[in-house]
Amino acid sequence: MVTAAARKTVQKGKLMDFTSTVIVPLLLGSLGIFALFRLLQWARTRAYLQGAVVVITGATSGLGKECAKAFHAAGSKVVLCGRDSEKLKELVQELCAVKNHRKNTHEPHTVVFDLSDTKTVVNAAEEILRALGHVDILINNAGISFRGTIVDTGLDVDKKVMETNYFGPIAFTKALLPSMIKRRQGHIVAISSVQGKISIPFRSAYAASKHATQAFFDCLRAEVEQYDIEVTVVSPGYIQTNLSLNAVTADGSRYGVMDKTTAEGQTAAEVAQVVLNAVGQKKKEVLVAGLTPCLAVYLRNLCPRLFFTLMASRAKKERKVKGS
Ligand SMILES: NC(=O)C1=CN([C@@H]2O[C@H](COP(=O)(O)OP(=O)(O)OC[C@H]3O[C@@H](n4cnc5c(N)ncnc54)[C@H](OP(=O)(O)O)[C@@H]3O)[C@@H](O)[C@H]2O)C=CC1
Ligand SMILES: CCCCCCCCCCCCCCCC(=O)OCC(=O)COP(=O)(O)O
Repeated sequence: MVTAAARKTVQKGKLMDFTSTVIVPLLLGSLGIFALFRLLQWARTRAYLQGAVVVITGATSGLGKECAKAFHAAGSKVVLCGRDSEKLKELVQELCAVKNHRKNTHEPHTVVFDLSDTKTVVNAAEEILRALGHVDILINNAGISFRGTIVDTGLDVDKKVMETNYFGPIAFTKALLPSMIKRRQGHIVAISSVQGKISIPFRSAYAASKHATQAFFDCLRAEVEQYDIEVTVVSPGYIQTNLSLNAVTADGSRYGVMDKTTAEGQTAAEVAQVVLNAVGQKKKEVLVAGLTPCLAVYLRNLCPRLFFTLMASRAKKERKVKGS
C-alpha cells in the first residue's frame, strides 16, 4: 500500500523533474534568444551609425548637445548646427577631448545658422552637402517653447515659434531631401513632443508647431518610403533642459523660469540614448514619457470629452495660481 507521504514524495519528484527538464531549459533558452536578439540589435545599430554623416540642429544645448555626444561616441561624423559659434566650438573641443579614449570617432563639423531665417537654412544645407557630399541622418532637434494666453499673444509670437519649430526644420529637410532621394538612402528624425499629440493650455503656439511637425513628418514617411528613406518622429515628455527658461511669452519676452516639471524630467542624456536606439532600430515613432503623459495621449484619442474637461480644469487652476 502506497502511503500519502510516499505519493507526495513521488509528485514532488515529478515536479522537480519537470522543472529541470522543461521549465529551466525553456527559461534559459528564452534568455539566450533575448540576449542574442539584443546583441544583433546592438551590432546593427553600431554598423548603421559608424561613419554615418549625422546632422544635428540645436546642438548647443540640452537634448541636441547630448545627441551630439551619443552619436559622436557611436562613431558618426556629426555636423553640429547652432546659432552660437562659440558654443559650437566649445562642444567640438569637449567631443575631441573624449576622442583620445575612443577609436573610430571623427572630428565634428559645425554650421552656424538661425532656423527662423529660411534663406540661411537653405545655404546651410548646401554648405553641408558641399563639405561632406551627403547626409545619412538628419536630426531636426532645435526648438523653442511658449507660455501665454491666446488672447494676449501677438501673431508675431505665434509666427516666431512656427518659424523655429516648423518652417525652419521643414525648409532644412526639403533642402537635404533631393540628395537623399538621389542616393536612395537617408534617415530623417523629427524631435516633436508629447504636445505634438495633445494640447495643454497656455502652450498654444508650441503645441500647434509640434502637431504640425507630427503631421508633416508622417506625410513625409509615407512619401519617401519608395526611396528607402526612413522617418522617425520622437515625442518626449519633460526633459531637464533650458527649454522652459528660453520659452517665449505672449509679448515675445523670455519666460526665464525653470518649470518644476522640466527640472524633474528625464535627463537629456537618457533621451539622447533613446533617440540613438530609435534611429539604429529604424523606428517610425517613439513616445518617451512617463505614465501620466502617455495616459493623456490615449485619453485624448479614446475619450476626448473627458480629456477636454481635464484640460479646462487645468487652465482654471493655473489661472487661479497666477491670479489672472
Ligand atoms: N525639454 C523638454 O521638456 C522637451 C523638449 N522637447 C524638444 O526637444 C528639442 C530640444 O529642446 P531642449 O534641448 O529641451 O531645449 P534647449 O533650450 O536646451 O535647446 C534648444 C536648442 O534649439 C536651439 N534653437 C532655438 N532657436 C533656434 C533658432 N532660431 N535657430 C537655431 N537653433 C535654435 C537652441 O540654440 P541656442 O543655444 O542658440 O539657444 C538650442 O540649441 C526641442 O525641439 C523641444 O521642443 C520635447 C519635449 C520635451
Ligand atoms: C486615465 C487617467 C488619465 C490621466 C490623464 C491626465 C491628464 C493630465 C494631463 C497631463 C499633461 C501632460 C503633459 C505633458 C506635456 C509634455 O510632456 O510636454 C513635453 C514638452 O514639450 C514640454 O514643453 P513645455 O514647454 O510645456 O515645458
